[in-house]
Amino acid sequence: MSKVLIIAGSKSDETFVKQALDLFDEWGIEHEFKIYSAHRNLKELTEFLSTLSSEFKVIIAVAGLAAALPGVVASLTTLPVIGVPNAVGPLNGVDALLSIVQMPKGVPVGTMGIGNHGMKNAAYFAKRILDLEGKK
Ligand SMILES: Nc1c(C(=O)O)ncn1[C@@H]1O[C@H](COP(=O)(O)O)[C@@H](O)[C@H]1O
Repeated sequence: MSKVLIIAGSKSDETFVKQALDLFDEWGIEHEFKIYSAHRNLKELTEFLSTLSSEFKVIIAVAGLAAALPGVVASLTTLPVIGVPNAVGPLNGVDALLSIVQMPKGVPVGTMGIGNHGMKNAAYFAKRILDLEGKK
């Protein structure tokens, strides 16, 4: 069974993330939602990813403000990582977008747009990645 892992930087991102979780429920796609912050709990995040089950084929990483999380997740795994900027704080997600989108070469993050469409598109994009498996 192929699964999607969704990681958010804070519990305060949960309502935003739920939009993607609802789509996965609707499509019958297995998924797990975790909260880890690269800034606040890097050791725990690293340990969690180092023992990740091979059932997971794609990761969605969601964060607001100075969003290091998606890039750090991409550096700790070889799975495709989709990054979603959450529109929180005084810069309304532009800070998060810029933190996620401009990755150094070799550590890619597929970056979605700011806001609800970006969050939902992350789910659609993850589904397309899983669909590739069926086309092998
Ligand atoms: N950008 C990051 C990271 C990280 O990148 O590691 N960890 C938390 N955050 C973000 O900080 C915002 C405020 O978090 P709090 O509400 O917990 O203060 C959230 O949107 C979270 O994703």
